[in-house]
Amino acid sequence: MTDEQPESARPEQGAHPAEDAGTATGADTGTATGADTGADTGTATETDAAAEQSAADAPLLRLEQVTKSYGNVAALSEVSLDVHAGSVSCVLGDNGAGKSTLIKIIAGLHPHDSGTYTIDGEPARLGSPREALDRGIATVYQDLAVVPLMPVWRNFFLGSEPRVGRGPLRRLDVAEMRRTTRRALLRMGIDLRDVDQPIGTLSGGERQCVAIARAVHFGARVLVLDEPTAALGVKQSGVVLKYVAAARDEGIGVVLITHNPHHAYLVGDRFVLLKRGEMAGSHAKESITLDRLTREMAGGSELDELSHELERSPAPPPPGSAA
Ligand SMILES: Nc1ncnc2c1ncn2[C@@H]1O[C@H](COP(=O)(O)OP(=O)(O)OP(=O)(O)O)[C@@H](O)[C@H]1O
Repeated sequence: MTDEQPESARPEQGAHPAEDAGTATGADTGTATGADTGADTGTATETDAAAEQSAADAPLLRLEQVTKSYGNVAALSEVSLDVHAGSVSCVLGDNGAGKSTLIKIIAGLHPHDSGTYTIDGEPARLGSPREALDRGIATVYQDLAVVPLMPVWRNFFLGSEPRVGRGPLRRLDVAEMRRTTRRALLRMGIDLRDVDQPIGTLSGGERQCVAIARAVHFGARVLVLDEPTAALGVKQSGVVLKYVAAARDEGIGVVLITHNPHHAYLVGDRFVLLKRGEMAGSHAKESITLDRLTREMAGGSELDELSHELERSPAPPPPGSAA
């Protein structure tokens, strides 16, 4: 994995800092070449360190000025979004804002018409959701695509079931799936009573949590969540947001699609607002309050207009009273 390369390269570079190289080489050989080598190594080390730093700062995924139309309908127009490791980027928008279209582009379901989509700094044009998954981009859709009557562990491994035995004795490794599901859920802090229960018997929030844990277990680096709290009550929404935060703390770059600014603000690090396919704002958490985010989301002046329209008209004077 690309992430691991700098990690494994670091100790080697760290073992040859400029002074060490200079001293060791000088002591060993007593030649000027040794000192020169030390200086060269120093420059190289600094350059490498700078390159490593900028690689660490680079977003896992970046959309720049991305545009997408369906025939005459402009679903997205020049939308930009950065997703960094260990942080949550929220995309907020009302119905028809273009949220699903954005997800489909990120997940490899639809190609974008113009603009750039880069993954790990390289331009990408994903041909299918499978390709997105192979690049570590997992999407959890609202309907969750589970088989309700199958146990939790079976759904957890759906499509990636481990097997044991050979030839005609080859079969699903049920014990391993049960064990791993339990462990993967616990790792995210999810303590299900029973992984044997049909997934359809879990609450909507619990199903979302299982889907998040599944994506983390199968190595997602970017996790796209399509309105995970849309159909949930206050308490369950809180639980799901807790696991969004847990995924973030595992170093995953999360894209949280929502129309709820309160939920976004609880876990988000940056917020992109979409309105009729266009970017209506992009803010880091430090630069916006929840109040302002809510007003921007609701369309501040439109809300003022609405509240004006909804004001009660003054009651008519009682009959017979002097006007
Ligand atoms: N396959 C399609 N063909 C034609 N128009 C489409 C298609 N998919 C989406 N649109 C249009 O593109 C615009 C953005 O739709 P999109 O589904 O991305 O918005 P959304 O923010 O996800 O909305 P919602 O929250 O209601 O699902 C809408 O005007 C929609 O009607």
